Amino acid sequence: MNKIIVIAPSKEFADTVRNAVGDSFKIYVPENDRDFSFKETLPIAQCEEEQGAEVIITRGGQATHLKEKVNIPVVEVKMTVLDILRTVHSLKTRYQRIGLIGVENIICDYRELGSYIDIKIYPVFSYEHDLDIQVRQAITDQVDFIVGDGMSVDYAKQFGLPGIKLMPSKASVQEAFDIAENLVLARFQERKINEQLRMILETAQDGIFIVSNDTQIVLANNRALHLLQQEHDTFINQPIENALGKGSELVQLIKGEQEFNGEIAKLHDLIVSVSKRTISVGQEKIGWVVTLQDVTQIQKLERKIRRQLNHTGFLAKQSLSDMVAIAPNMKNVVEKIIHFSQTDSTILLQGETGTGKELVAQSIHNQSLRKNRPFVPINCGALPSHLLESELFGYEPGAFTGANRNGKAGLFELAHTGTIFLDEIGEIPLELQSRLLRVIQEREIMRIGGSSIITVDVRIIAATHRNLQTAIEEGKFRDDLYYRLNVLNIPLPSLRDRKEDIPLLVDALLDKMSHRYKCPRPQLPKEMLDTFIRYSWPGNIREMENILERLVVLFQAKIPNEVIFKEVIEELKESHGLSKDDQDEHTAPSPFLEGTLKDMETAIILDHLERNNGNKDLTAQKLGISRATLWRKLKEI
Ligand SMILES: Nc1ncnc2c1ncn2[C@@H]1O[C@H](COP(=O)(O)OP(=O)(O)OP(=O)(O)O)[C@@H](O)[C@H]1O
Repeated sequence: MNKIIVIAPSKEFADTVRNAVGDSFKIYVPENDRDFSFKETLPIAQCEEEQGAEVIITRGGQATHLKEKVNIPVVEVKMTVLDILRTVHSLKTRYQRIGLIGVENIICDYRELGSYIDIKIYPVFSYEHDLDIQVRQAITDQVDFIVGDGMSVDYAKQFGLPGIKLMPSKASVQEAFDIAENLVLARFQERKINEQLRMILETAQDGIFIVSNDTQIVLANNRALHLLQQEHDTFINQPIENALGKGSELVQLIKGEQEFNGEIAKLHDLIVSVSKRTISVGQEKIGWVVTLQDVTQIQKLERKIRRQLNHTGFLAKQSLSDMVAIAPNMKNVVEKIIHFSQTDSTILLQGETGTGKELVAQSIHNQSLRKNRPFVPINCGALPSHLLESELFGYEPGAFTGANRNGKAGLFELAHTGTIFLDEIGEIPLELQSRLLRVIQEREIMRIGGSSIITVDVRIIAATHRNLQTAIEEGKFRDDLYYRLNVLNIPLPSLRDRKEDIPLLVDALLDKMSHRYKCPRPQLPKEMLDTFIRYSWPGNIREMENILERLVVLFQAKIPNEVIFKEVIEELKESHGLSKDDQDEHTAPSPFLEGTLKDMETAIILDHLERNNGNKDLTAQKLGISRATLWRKLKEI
């Protein structure tokens, strides 16, 4: 392919060019003695441009004409003053009155030239309008020989005026070729960079488009066109409001001056995450780049992972948002959950039965980077030693009588890349403790009856209601295992040590139960709440959950509410959980523990709002309820 082509307006020019640079390039030359007309050169130039020519070399009027008509650079072979002087000088002895005629870029610097040498000058600004006038003027001035560009000299000949066409020197031709070659190189570099950028744009997963300062769309990748359901030709160079619709959510979002990241917008039936960044050249802002990420896909993927985990049963269903925690000691627990979830260290949860150890373990998992991986719980106290061992570590085919003949993966293997929750770790038999210690140290297991080592990437959370220090002293628990498990530690307060949480817990658990049994929520009388607050809850939240479940079920039966309440209150009063002091009517109440459940809830919400300077998002987060629930509750106050 010819990247540089020459359009020689005349045969003489073609000869000059060949003389200067040889003929290893494509050159167009007029077939007869006449110079090329504009009508003849334009189709040549356009056709060459279409076929991939990158630079055209020509001269004079043709250069001026073609520069306006084609999109590729046109390099002009320039006449120098010296070229003109040399020609005029050689004619001086033979002719009396020499005239210089032609377009401005051929008879260069003609105004100054005329003051140094004795010649008449006839500038032609437009062949159509000036040429005839200037030739006639030369005849009137009794010019006897004319020097100039091809068209002008040809025209003058028709009036019997002899003349010679000005030809550039070799140096001028060579200079034009040098410029043309540099342009080809520069255009290649530019195309290379453009192509690299285009590939980046087109291989990006996100939709990307660029908007200019005057809100016109300048560029878009195919992904953006696809997400926006747009066609390239009707989208590019359009004002965004025309292309995307004036009131559209996306236009409202990107019209402002501010940059932003990850704002969510609805686009047809998709949900997209939109980001906007400013593009600047130096200090000058020239527009923005907008990126669109289809979150529908991410949500689908997340749902798929969740479904798969659900299928295996290894899914942590609960998270921080399920946890009521407004008592100061529970707030510390939440802080630890948030902080520890960002690490991979082993955690030991210690607390009485029913204090929420499993809820905490699930919350840590769901708060961590492993949240889309398995959460595998095992109650170490529920199985006899040999079964626990095969559950935890798995076995090879034929490892023992009664074993599955295909062998079985242990829970450590199934928890790979996720979290294993070893509940009731204090109950684990001594003979298994050393094996467990090795797994924790090496993160490697060997199946029962197996000989190969399996590496596992598992985060370990252990829990116990026992005092492990005492167990160590009694020789029932290995101290080295204890230290390995107790890297991070979360002691869970009993319910009697976090009474501020009781009203909200009752509220949340009644919601949960009435939802489970699809029935209306019972309203608890004040006396029952007072009893709940004074009761010592040896079974903690699980015990409360059971009592509230019983209430919700009994409410469905045809038994008067007062009878149900009385029965439960009596039961709690008789229970060893309600101490003599607790039963004393004069026990000093906490500021949050007065009035009805509603009053207590109101006091707690208002107290939190005040402590969070009225910030509702933060208040909802701290109270462990959604923003919508907080709004509802505030409206009811
Ligand atoms: N802070 C809390 N807010 C709301 N619900 C809670 C809270 N803590 C525990 N629960 C609920 O109480 C019940 C018992 O919690 P969980 O099973 O986590 O306790 P646990 O300490 O693991 O009990 P156990 O020692 O008996 O295994 C669960 O239904 C749990 O959702």
